[in-house]
Amino acid sequence: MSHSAPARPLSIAASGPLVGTLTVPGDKSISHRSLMFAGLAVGESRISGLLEGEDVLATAGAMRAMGAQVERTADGVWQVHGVGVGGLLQPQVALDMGNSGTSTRLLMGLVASHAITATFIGDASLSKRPMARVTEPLSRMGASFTTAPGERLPLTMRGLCPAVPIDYTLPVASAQVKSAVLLAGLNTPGITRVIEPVPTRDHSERMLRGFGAQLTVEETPQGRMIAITGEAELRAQNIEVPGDPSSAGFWMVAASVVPGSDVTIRNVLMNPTRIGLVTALRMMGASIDELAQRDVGGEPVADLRVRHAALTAIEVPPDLAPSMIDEYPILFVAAAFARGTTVARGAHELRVKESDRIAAMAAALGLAGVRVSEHEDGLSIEGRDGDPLPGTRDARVASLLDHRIAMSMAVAGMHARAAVTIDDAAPIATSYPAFVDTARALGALPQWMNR
Ligand SMILES: O=C(O)C1=C[C@@H](OP(=O)(O)O)[C@@H](O)[C@H](O)C1
Ligand SMILES: C=C(OP(=O)(O)O)C(=O)O
Repeated sequence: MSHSAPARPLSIAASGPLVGTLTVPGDKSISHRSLMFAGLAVGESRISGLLEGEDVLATAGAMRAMGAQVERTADGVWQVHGVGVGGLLQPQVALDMGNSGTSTRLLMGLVASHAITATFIGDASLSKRPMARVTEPLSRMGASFTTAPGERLPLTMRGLCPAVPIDYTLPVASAQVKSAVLLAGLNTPGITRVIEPVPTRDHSERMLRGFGAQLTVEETPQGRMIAITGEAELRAQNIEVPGDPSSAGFWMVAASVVPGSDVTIRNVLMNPTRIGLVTALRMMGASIDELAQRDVGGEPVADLRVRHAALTAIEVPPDLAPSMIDEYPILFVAAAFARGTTVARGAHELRVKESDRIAAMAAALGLAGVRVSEHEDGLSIEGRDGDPLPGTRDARVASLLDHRIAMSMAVAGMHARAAVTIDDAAPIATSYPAFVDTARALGALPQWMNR
């Protein structure tokens, strides 16, 4: 599952308007959590619409290695027979997390309050990402760690049972850190509390409640306080995973920037902690209509109709960062076609994703002919007022094992004079295996190239 696989260059050039109706794969955050919570519940859960990307498959493999029965019964339909909270078994092999930060950090939370030892390994990208943000609170709860230098993978941890409940204020706006502590709290006697000064995606809270955990959320002067009562019992659930707004973001921007486009994206999760990109694009003048608003499994969902529109540069409000953190690369592409200079600051976290997304996008857009200046916490991008990008000509964008860089630059190619070529688009399979097929169905012409 790791990207030691051969590189797959992809080239894409303008091909006219994008038109059609599409569905995006299941939300990645909810897919990971569905497998983890179902794997800890008593009884058999059924999950439909699961994202079958490499990241989520890494979570499935790890839950299996720790005793849960996890089976795929049809396309996107999975059955999970859980071990019960406290029932995780000692894995007999190292847990291969591939490229997935969410799998790694959330599963570390689960292991922390079980009396088992687990080794986490990952690909070259994941092995560079910081884990101190989770080893620090989980150590306070009693877990112990041996890590590669700089608190990185490979990492071996020993959980403690019973673990010690803590009150923890997040030092960084991270749903992964919040979730790791709450998941450790599931099997910890007493009440574990997390305070988040800045709200981050709340799927763990919503779903844990749905599975029957005693979990409260309260607004305090310090921020949102989430309290979970430990030695919880989770009950099996039927889960319908809504479409991933992060994956939908590529089509929102593609349809906005390619002249003549008119695209409807069905069944998109519209959780307020996830739709910062929709807010930012609307500020830029995008035409995004929300149709058929409804509720799916306790989450708001809508179909989005997006039509081409002239975009105007904005100063991106830094407080949108947590609700569009994974969408900055594609927002930067939208900015490249806007009128005026877009400035995005306050997004330091982009430096520690699958790649350094600030540096990666500065380099990629620069190579494709866009004038960009890099800040420590963001980018300024001179928009081309609707003109196509020059393209990368004989050069190739470095995707740096980062699916979002590869997909964002593929979208940039859909309105470029010469092709945009990406050195390796294989990482797209971590979160959106059908991306290239969907691009073709909408009328784009992505081409796999020989190395
Ligand atoms: O909790 C989650 O499912 C995620 C949280 C975010 O990470 P951080 O918590 O590191 O911001 C996001 O970037 C990631 O894709 C998924
Ligand atoms: C940051 C991401 O994922 P993860 O942290 O799970 O690797 C992402 O999907 O953009």
